[in-house]
Amino acid sequence: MRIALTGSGGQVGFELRRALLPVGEVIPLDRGGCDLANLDGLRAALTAARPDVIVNAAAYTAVDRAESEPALAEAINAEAPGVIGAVGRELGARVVHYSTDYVFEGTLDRPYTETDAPHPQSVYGRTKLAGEAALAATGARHWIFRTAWVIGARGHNFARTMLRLAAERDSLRVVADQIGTPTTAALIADVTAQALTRDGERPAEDGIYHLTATGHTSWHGLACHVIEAARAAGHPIKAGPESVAAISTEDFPTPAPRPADSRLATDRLRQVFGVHLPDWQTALEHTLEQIL
Ligand SMILES: NC(=O)C1=CN([C@@H]2O[C@H](COP(=O)(O)OP(=O)(O)OC[C@H]3O[C@@H](n4cnc5c(N)ncnc54)[C@H](OP(=O)(O)O)[C@@H]3O)[C@@H](O)[C@H]2O)C=CC1
Ligand SMILES: Cc1cn([C@H]2C[C@H](O)[C@@H](COP(=O)(O)OP(=O)(O)O[C@H]3O[C@@H](C)C(=O)[C@@H](O)[C@H]3O)O2)c(=O)[nH]c1=O
Ligand SMILES: [Mg+2]
Repeated sequence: MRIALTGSGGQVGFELRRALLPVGEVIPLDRGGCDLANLDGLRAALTAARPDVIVNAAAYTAVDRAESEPALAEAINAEAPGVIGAVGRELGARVVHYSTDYVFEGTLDRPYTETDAPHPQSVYGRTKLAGEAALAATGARHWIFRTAWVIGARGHNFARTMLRLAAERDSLRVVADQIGTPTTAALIADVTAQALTRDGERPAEDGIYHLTATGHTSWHGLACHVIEAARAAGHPIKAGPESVAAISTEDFPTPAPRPADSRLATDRLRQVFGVHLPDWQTALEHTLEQIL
């Protein structure tokens, strides 16, 4: 099986390069050889790779910057998935794509299922939702894994930001009224690999699957958790968990609004693919050991 992997240098893409090794031959595509903002180039690079599966781990993920760069976010997040789907359709390749909890408004007071209506509050969320629709409209065989609060050992993520700030500053302020489920890049990659492996036996239905760890916390809870782990590992920390103030969203204004409660219900994924989803703290242990 030939697997073309876009965004191979990102958090999830990096883990996929490991997790997909026993699934098939991975053809990593990075921005240099395959720029998602260049739709003709994207089509040519994917076609030349002759894939049986296309895994798209590339995206425009800078949530606040997207508010002032909507055209670029639109090209990468909304239009490119349509091109990827069109190539998948032509080649008969399955497309695996990732989306986000930020397609939701965050006001439901229970975990969102795949059939709940999305209502994005930001350019990032709106363009990611448009990308889901563009891919589905191509008629390619596809799975869209909606995930959340991704934490990889490298790359840009909230956990690493908190560790850096806690080493630099005496105190931190972190919002406590936005909740969701931290999910490691490794878990996302491993579930993707298991889904593709199982696909040969019993093809799973196309469509959207929510893919997060279980349990939930706030950004404040997550900050305290990773800072505590760093202290326990003997890291020089200036701001311990006791120095992380729990603040409200209105006290931390950002260009892009975030959902208040973006928990995702993962029953569909577990039923269809037979995967076990660990709680977020257990999944994070391994990634935190790598970071620390
Ligand atoms: N990060 C998160 O918290 C969450 C992410 N997701 C989704 O999961 C998926 C993976 O995200 P994650 O791994 O965290 O993202 P990262 O930001 O870590 O990685 C994104 C990758 O996309 C690449 N990329 C960006 N622009 C282009 C472009 N124009 N052409 C080619 N490649 C490009 C980046 O390349 P380069 O390194 O060169 O910039 C990078 O390799 C995405 O679909 C994202 O929307 C969903 C929920 C939460
Ligand atoms: C740095 C910082 C952030 N915050 C707040 C801002 C925001 O409300 C929240 C999260 O901040 P970040 O900007 O790090 O996280 P953000 O970029 O919003 O993370 C999101 O990324 C995209 C790609 C997704 O798809 C989402 O699932 C989610 O992971 O924490 C603080 O309260 N204090 C701080 O010191
Ligand atoms: Mg961010």
